[in-house]
Amino acid sequence: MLHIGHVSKAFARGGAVLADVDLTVERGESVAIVGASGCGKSTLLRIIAGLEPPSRGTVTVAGEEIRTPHPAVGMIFQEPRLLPWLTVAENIAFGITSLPASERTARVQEALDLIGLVEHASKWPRELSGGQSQRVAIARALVARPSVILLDEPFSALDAVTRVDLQRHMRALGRRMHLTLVIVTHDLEEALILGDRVAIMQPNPGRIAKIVTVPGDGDTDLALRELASSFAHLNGARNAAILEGAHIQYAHTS
Ligand SMILES: Nc1ncnc2c1ncn2[C@@H]1O[C@H](COP(=O)(O)OP(=O)(O)OP(=O)(O)O)[C@@H](O)[C@H]1O
Repeated sequence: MLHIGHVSKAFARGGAVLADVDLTVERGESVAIVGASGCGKSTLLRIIAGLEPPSRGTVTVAGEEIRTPHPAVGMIFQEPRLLPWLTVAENIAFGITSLPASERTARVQEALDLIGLVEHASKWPRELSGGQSQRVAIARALVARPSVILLDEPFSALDAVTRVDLQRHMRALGRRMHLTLVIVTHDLEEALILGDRVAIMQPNPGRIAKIVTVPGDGDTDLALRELASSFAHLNGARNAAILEGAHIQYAHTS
C-alpha cells in the first residue's frame, strides 16, 4: 500500500537529515517509528504526507506517487488543531466540503460513531477534554476515508489512562478498517501496542537501522525489554531516560 523508496532529504540550511530510507508497509499493516530526538522522524512523516518534497527517492500509495497532500493519506498530529469557531461535527466535515451535503452528513455521522463521539456532535472544541479533542482529530482524518493514516506522537499530550484508551481504540479501528498506519512515537510501549513492526531510526543522517516484528501474543514485557535493548544499542545511553520512562509507564498500566 505504502512504499517509501530510497528517500533522502537535505535542507538548504542544516544538511542531510534523511539518508536512503526504504520501507514498504502492506495494506492493513501498522508500523511504528522510534528513534532519538532529531533523527528525522517528523520529516519522514511530512514527506509521506506530501507536505515536504524528498531530495531523492519517491513515496507511493497504491502505486501513485505522493508529491502533494493526497486524500488517500490522512494525518493526525500531537495537538488536535481543531477550529474553535466550528462545532465538533463541522470540524470533522471541514475536509470534505466538496462532497454533496447528504454524503457529508452520512460520513460525519459514521466517523462520530466510529470514534464514540455521537453525543458530542454539536459541542464546541472548548467544551471538550483533551482526549475528546484528539478523538475529533481522529474522526476528521477518518471522514475522508484514507487508506493510509500518519500519526505524529498522537497521544503524548494525554494523561496515561486516556492515552491507553485511545491507543487501543486506534489499534482496533486500524484492524477493522484495514488501515495502513505509520506512527511516530517516543514511547516504546506505544510502539508495541500500535505497531505490527517497529522501525528503529538512527541519527546523523536519519536512517532505519533495524526493524523489529512485534509478537502477536506472548510476553509483552519481554518484547518491551528487547525493543528497549535494541533502541539503547542503536541510539546510545543519552536516551536511557526515554527507556526508563517507557518501563515505568508499562509497569503503571499493566
Ligand atoms: N525546514 C527545515 N529546515 C532545516 N532543518 C530542518 C527543517 N525541518 C527539520 N529540520 C532539521 O531536521 C532534523 C530532524 O528533524 P525532525 O523534526 O524530523 O526530527 P524528529 O526525529 O522528529 O525529532 P523529535 O523526536 O525531537 O521530534 C533536525 O535537526 C531539524 O533541525
